[in-house]
Amino acid sequence: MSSHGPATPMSAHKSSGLSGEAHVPGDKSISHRSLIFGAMAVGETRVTGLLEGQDVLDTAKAMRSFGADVEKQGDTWVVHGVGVGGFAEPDHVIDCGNSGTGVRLIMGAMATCPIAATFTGDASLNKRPMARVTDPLALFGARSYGRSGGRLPMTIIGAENPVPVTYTTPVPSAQVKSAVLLAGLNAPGQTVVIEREATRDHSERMLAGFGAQIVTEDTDEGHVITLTGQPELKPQTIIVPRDPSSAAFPVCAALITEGSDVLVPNIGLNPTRAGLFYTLQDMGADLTFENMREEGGEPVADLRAKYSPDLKGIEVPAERAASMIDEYPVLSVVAAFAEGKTYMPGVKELRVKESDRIDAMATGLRAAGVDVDEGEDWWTVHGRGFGDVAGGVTVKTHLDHRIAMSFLVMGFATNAPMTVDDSGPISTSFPIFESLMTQLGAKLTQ
Ligand SMILES: O=C(O)C1=C[C@@H](OP(=O)(O)O)[C@@H](O)[C@H](O)C1
Ligand SMILES: C=C(OP(=O)(O)O)C(=O)O
Repeated sequence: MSSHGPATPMSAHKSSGLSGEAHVPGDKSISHRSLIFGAMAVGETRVTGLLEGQDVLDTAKAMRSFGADVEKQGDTWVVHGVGVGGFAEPDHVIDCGNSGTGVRLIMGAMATCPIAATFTGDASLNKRPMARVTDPLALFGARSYGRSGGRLPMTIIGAENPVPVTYTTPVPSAQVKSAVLLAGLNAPGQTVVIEREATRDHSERMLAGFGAQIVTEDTDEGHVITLTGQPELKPQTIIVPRDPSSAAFPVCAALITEGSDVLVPNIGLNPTRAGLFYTLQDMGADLTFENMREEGGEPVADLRAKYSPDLKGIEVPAERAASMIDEYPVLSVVAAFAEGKTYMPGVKELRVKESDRIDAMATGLRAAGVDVDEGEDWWTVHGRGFGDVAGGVTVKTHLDHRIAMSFLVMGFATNAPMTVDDSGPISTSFPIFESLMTQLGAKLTQ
C-alpha cells in the first residue's frame, strides 16, 4: 500500500490583505483524461499545463505499465498511445495512490482488453467503493475480485469478447460515467450511458476531440450519451485549463480574509464545474468574472475575489451539487463566516470521497466553535459572522487534500490559528498551495 511518508502538520494564522495573482495548476480531471485518452490513441499526444500532482503522476505511471510511452520533454508531456484495445498486461500491481478518478477510469479502460490487472491505493482509496464501477464493467464481460464490500486491492480480468452496454448510472458520478465510456471504446457497437443528473462532461468533450463518435442528448430519462465503439483515436495537442476546484481555495481565502483583493486568472467555467462560484455570488460574495472568453470551446474567465464582510447563509440548490461536489468543504468554511444558516442538501456523495467529507468538516468546524447539523445527504453550517469564529484547534486531515486546504483557509480568518495534522495530501492536487498562498500574503507555518 502506498503512503506519502511521515505526517507534516501545518498551521494557518490570522492574515490580512491577501493580494496579487494566483496562478493555480492545471485541471486534475482533464489531466488524468489527457494521459489515459492519449494512451488509447494511435500516435503522439502532446500535453501542456498538465497538473503534476501525485494523483496525475500515478496515472502517468499506470499508463506506462499498460504499455504506453509517457515522458516529459521540457514543459510538454508526450504520450505515445497503444490504440483502443491495445493495452498490454502489467507485470506488477497498479498503485493509484489517493486517486479515485485514476483507478476508476483506468479500470474502465482495461476492462474490455483481454488482460488482467491488480489495483491498489493508499489507506483512503482502499476504503472507497468500487462496485459502482465493477457492476457496469461486468455487463461488458469483465470479472473483478476484490476485498469485501467491493474495495481495493482488486483484480480485474478484462472481457475477451466485450459486448456493448446500455447503463443508467445509479449515482451522480463522472467517474462511473467515464469508466463505462472508456470500456465502451473497445466494445463493438453502441454503448449508451444515461445519467439523471448531469456531471462533469470532460470525457465526452475530450473523446469527441480525439475523434470518437459520441453524441449527447437531453431526454425525459436524463442525459443520454451514445458512443460508437472501436474507433481509432487520433492523437491530440492539449492545453490543460487551470483547475476551478483549486481556484476555489485562493478565491474563498480572499473572501474571508480582511482587506483582500486577489485575481485568479484563466479559470475554466464549464457549467458542469462552476457551481461554487455562483453559490458564493448568491451568498453576497464580492466575486466577479473578468475578461470572459471562450478557449478550446470552453468558457474561461479571470476571477476577482475581494474581502466580503456581508456574506449571508443560503440554501444551496441540490441540483447544483454535481457541479461543485469537490468544493463543499471550502464552502462550509465560508459559510462559517456568513450571517445565518447555509443548508446544503443532495450531497450524499461527499461521504465516499477521500474521506467522509461531511463528517471530517463537521468535526473540525465544531471543534473550532461553529455549529453544524447533518443527515445522511445534507448538512447545515450555522454561520457566526466575522470576528466570532474561535479556531485554535488541530484537525484531522484523513488523507484528504481538500479537508487540509479548507481548514488552512479557515485559519486565515479565525481568532486563533487552525492546524491540520497532515498537510502531505495537498500534493495530490495542488502541490504549490503553500507557496501560492504565502505569496498572496497568507500566514502558514509548518
Ligand atoms: O471524473 C472526475 O474527474 C471526477 C469526478 C468526481 O467524482 P465522482 O465521479 O465520484 O463524483 C470528483 O469528485 C473528482 O474529484 C473528479
Ligand atoms: C474527490 C476527489 O478526487 P478523486 O475522487 O479522484 O480521488 C477530489 O479531488 O476532491
